[in-house]
Amino acid sequence: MESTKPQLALIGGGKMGRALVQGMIDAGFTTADRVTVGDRNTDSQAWWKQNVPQAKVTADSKTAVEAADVVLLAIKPHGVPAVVAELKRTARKSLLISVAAGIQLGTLVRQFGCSRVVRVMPNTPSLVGAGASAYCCGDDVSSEDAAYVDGMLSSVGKAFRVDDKLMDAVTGVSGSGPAYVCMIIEALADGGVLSGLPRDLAMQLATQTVLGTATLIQQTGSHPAVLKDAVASPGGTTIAGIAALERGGLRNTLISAVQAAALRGEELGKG
Ligand SMILES: NC(=O)C1=CN([C@@H]2O[C@H](COP(=O)(O)OP(=O)(O)OC[C@H]3O[C@@H](n4cnc5c(N)ncnc54)[C@H](O)[C@@H]3O)[C@@H](O)[C@H]2O)C=CC1
Ligand SMILES: O=C(O)[C@@H]1CCC=N1
Repeated sequence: MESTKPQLALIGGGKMGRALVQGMIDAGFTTADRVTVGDRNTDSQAWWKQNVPQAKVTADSKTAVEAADVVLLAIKPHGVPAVVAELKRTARKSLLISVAAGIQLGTLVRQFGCSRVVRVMPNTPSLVGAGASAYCCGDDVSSEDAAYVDGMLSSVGKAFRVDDKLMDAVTGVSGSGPAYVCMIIEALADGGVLSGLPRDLAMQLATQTVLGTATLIQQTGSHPAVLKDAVASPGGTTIAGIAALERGGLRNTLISAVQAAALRGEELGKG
């Protein structure tokens, strides 16, 4: 990679593409004038023109990748084969990155016909610099390329290099995880409203509690079970709540949710 800020082509400027690239721009990892977005949807094009006016926007993905050092594919998994077939001749000179759930590294390498390919599983908190991403690299990805990808993902959160065989499990935990956490926050707030709190206050308390607890775990390095026990007094309020959670199967349900998402990722990879 010659420049510290290479030309980036984002193919598919939807929810995940926006979260990643907007996050990267906000973090100063790249600048909007080095970004070209290729998206065939006019609403998506309009969003980029309005929100990131310095980025180039085009309906023609081939044009978008022509001058790109890095091509970031953020289209739905089922659309990947057709888009790769369309772009592979033009894009083969570039570092190729896919965030599509389920599409294995080996499949991407076969479809592109080259191994300078990185498979990434990011998540939407990347938009606010709090993402959790994992990535795996094809055989022709240089250490410089890998450092670029690690830097890109680290600019919007935490990045972990893993083996491709772990990527569907990663998808189940952190790729899909923001949806589960949103449901947990929503349900905590609903419980607050049921118990008499105004909605806005309940939502703020629930959100801050999830954020604060996650920060506490990260900053102290304590096991969650230890921090849980520290909240639960004998005969107190928390153990009454915990007993209700165990009756409802919270932990088993979350374990099953992660496994279901990981299995769905495997299915998507089979086409
Ligand atoms: N949404 C999420 O939280 C996450 C999504 N992903 C992956 O990111 C990818 C994109 O997902 P989302 O952003 O949620 O979907 P999305 O539907 O919001 O965005 C996809 C974008 O691709 C565009 N597009 C479709 N076909 C195209 C083509 N042939 N050429 C150019 N643009 C085209 C669409 O117009 C749309 O703007 C998926 O593969 C998904 O598995 C990965 C991690 C998390
Ligand atoms: O639901 C999906 O398929 C995507 C992949 C990971 C998160 N959202």
